[in-house]
Amino acid sequence: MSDAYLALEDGRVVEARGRVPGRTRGELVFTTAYTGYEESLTDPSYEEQVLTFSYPLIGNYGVRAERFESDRIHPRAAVAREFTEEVVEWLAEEDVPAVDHLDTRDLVTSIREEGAMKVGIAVGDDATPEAAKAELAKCKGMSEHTEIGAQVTTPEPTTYEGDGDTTVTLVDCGAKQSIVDSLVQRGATVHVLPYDASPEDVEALDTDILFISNGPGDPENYEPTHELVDYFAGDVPMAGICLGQQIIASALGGTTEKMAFGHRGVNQPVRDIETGRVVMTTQNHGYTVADPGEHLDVTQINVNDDTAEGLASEELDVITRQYHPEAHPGPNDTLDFFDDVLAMTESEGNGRKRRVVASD
Ligand SMILES: NC(=O)CC[C@H](N)C(=O)O
Repeated sequence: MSDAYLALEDGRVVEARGRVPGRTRGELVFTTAYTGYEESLTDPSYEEQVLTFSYPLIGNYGVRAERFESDRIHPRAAVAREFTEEVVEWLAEEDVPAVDHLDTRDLVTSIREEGAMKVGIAVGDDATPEAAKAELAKCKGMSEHTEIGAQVTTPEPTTYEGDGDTTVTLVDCGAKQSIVDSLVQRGATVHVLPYDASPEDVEALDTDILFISNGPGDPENYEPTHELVDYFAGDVPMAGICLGQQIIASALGGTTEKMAFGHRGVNQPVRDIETGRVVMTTQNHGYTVADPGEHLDVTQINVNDDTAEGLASEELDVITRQYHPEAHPGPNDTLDFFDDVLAMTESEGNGRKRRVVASD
């Protein structure tokens, strides 16, 4: 008799060892990162997902709060071949169901072949396959989480002072702390605003750069953030990371789509189209920009599948990345993105351009 069951959308029920009891459900995804489990588990972009680690041993260098990317664990459950006691204690403190001692290689292969799928999970002495299936039956698709921004955004505006002159407004759709840190380390003062901030809220800050953060779920479910982009495009230089790239593209006339199983890991190769340079990047996304629209050019692409990894508009002063230049976890190859973002304040017409994409 097992004490943990995962009911998969493809009809299978997988048995496991229960590490933290509970009942839950979410979109089953995997990351291939072999380090950085603290950063991944606290990355708000994993909200409403069940995170499977393809690397077999998770927890072998402990748990340290200084590596957290937010103030809580975001995946609804955690799955690995083997979790250490210390990670299990942390997951238990935060009431996040966890299972191990299952064939994660098989699980990952299924996701790769069939795509990200819903999963229902039951863990504990009274766990049954039926209980896991009941959770699965209640599981929503990712795009059905229409209020997901509200689940992860800052409850109130917060300012992080830098020692330079540039001010950045970071619209928090579930921002990783390392994005704030990367900007502050370069001298910027960062005003973090909720994802549904109004244009007036942004205007009151007299900001040099509008920055749209990473975040969970379907980019099309962030209507207030789309409106901000639409309102300021052409007036204020803009940057975005991951969900931020998707929202900016979509708000400026492009389209996004769901990928089969997405990119999650720390060794995704990306090529810069102009220079030909290839960098290793950290990624965590299940949607992608299908068409950048008429205002944006694709500047970087994923070497594996040609998806858009960087977008830009010289005319509107926009640069975005689909991957995570702030790393944490993963390689620091792409930190210079933040230098490029802050350099936009020096470009011609900064903050004084005519609005060229108006909603009215
Ligand atoms: N890391 C992110 O910002 C993720 C963006 C979006 N939720 C996706 O899955 O594509």
